Amino acid sequence: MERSIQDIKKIIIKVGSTTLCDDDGQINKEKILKVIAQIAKLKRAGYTVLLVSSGAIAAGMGALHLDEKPTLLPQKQALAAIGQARLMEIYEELFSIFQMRCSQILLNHGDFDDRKRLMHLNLTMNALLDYDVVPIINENDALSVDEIKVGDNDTLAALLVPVVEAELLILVSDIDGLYTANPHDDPSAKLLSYIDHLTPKIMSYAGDSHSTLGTGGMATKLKAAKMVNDFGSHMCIVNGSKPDAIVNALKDEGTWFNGRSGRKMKAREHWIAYRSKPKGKIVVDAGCQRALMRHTSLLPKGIVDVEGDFLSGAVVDVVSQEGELLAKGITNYASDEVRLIKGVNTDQIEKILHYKDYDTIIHANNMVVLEEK
Ligand SMILES: Nc1ncnc2c1ncn2[C@@H]1O[C@H](COP(=O)(O)OP(=O)(O)O)[C@@H](O)[C@H]1O
Ligand SMILES: N[C@@H](CCC(=O)OP(=O)(O)O)C(=O)O
Repeated sequence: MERSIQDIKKIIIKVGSTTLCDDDGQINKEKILKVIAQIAKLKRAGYTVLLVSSGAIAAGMGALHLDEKPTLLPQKQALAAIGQARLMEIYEELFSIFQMRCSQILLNHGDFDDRKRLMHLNLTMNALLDYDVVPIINENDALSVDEIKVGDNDTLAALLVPVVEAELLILVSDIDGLYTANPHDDPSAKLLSYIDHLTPKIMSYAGDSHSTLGTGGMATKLKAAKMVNDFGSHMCIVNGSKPDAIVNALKDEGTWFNGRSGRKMKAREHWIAYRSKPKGKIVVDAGCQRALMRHTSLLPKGIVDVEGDFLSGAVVDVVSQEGELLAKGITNYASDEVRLIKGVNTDQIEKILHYKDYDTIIHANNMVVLEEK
């Protein structure tokens, strides 16, 4: 199938640790230079480019001459703090060879969850791009703990796509693209060059990383593809060790995930579905579940339980009684209020609460049904 590249202006390139390092985990400047040379080519061809770069922990390991990634969080965070500075020093030096300037942005999930911080992120990114400076983004690993971290840079790069309205995300890895199984385990696995639509079958091809450096393997890359395609943008996985693979993503290199057949969510829907962090759960019965699939609003009648404490205006998960995630949405009522009115008809809300600001718990316009069943 033909790759539709006509509308592509802004490209996010994500390079994994395996692409930036030798097999022994040491940062390899030659490899980084090859990536930057391709960024220069793309910029000369008129594309706007942003870079999401892993490698901070690997660079920190190199600095301290460690052979193995530590398992404990504070050690990993310390290595990221040491390595991130070294990584940026290398980028500064190598970007200047091509008369390009770069900058550092470190992010956590909280920066995407909070709409005000998200707005500032967008403004800063635009200002950097106006100055013709390439933003280099990584997770703020030194300060990231469970509640606020993204966890891997495939996801971080995908979260950035709607923020900067990139039309293409290129994931640069140590493998030619998506195979029907992990080729390190199954030599008969076949490379797929074009994915028109991400089906559960294709999602099932993803296995773990075989390297101790990489985070997430193919699973995080396919989840990233889903997020990117649902925004209507394209994604491509290429092998960083092949000459000009990044530039050739626009031709025939690697695996292309077509964004034209995705759900084309609006920025707000995409924020609800992927970038916001749910503050609680609303459990619904089977009848309500069927109604939600027809994109109706969530009414108190179908609610059987509420988990967590949240205020009105929070994003919450809507789950079935079996625990399956059905939808995410912005709730009109706080958790304590929903507990009082769950299971009742809408006309009883006022009697129970002594006020009624809304008929719906979540209005259909503020809800994203995650998968069509
Ligand atoms: N179906 C698959 N196709 C290709 N690679 C796969 C598949 N399943 C698992 N993998 C693994 O994913 C690895 C790439 O992910 P990862 O090691 O996290 O690299 P990166 O540092 O680029 O993020 C491959 O080297 C391979 O071992
Ligand atoms: N933020 C971490 C890398 C996390 C990550 O996703 O790594 P990778 O799978 O190599 O892209 C770092 O800079 O070491």
